Amino acid sequence: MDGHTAAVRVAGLTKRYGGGDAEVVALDDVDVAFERGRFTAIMGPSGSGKSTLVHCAAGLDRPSAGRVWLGDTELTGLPDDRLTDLRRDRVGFVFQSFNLLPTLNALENITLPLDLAGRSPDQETLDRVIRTLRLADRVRHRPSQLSGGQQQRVACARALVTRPDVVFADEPTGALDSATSGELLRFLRGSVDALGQTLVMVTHDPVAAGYADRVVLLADGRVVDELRAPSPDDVIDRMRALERR
Ligand SMILES: Nc1ncnc2c1ncn2[C@@H]1O[C@H](COP(=O)(O)OP(=O)(O)OP(=O)(O)O)[C@@H](O)[C@H]1O
Repeated sequence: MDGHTAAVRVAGLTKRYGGGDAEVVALDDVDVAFERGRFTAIMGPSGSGKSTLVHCAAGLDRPSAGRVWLGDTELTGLPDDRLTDLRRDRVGFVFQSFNLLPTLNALENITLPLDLAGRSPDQETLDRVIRTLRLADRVRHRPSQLSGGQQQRVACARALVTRPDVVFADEPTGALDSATSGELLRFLRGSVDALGQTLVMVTHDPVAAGYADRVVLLADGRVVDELRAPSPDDVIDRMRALERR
């Protein structure tokens, strides 16, 4: 794929932890591009480097070697303050633990990244995100007054409302039951189809990966395979093959 059509691209990405005998190579010379306006899932056995890949691609962590681009902007080598601004302005995050601020209500949590950036919300985008995620009657509630599924929808709304170049979701359905998880995945899929959002999601769940346009499979810190528009059964077959390696 032409690098310019990628929302995010990494080349030769290597991440080592520790040193000497204790050295762990979490990522080993990874080349991958995440297409704009597409939903990509990252899967692989435990310890295969999924979270490390997302953290390096999102500028949350620095690689030991290799390069990372967000659109045409190279992240590698940027000073910390530029990286922080860039993450705030152009990247959205959703984590397994919803990471909402308990003292703020849902609406305040959703608009927090905009407030921090000194930007006022684009009312149309805000309304659309809130409507799409079916949060309109919950915006004055605090996180403790919301169910897990509702809290994760607030976290998704917070990630989407800045219209970031890319949303990285690390196990977003990990703490949800299967019905709530299905609902959240339909919203995430909807954000790609209706808003043209680029989405990259780490998951262990083949059903969740079945919502993606493409699944990138990691093993031992390397990209070993990929699937286009897979069914959950396709994903299960490939994951079994990987775990037998
Ligand atoms: N801060 C760290 N210090 C040392 N080793 C680390 C650190 N973070 C990750 N690792 C190691 O790097 C490797 C890749 O970890 P990573 O968390 O990226 O894998 P993962 O595929 O996301 O795993 P899981 O599915 O279990 O969350 C593992 O061997 C892990 O132990």
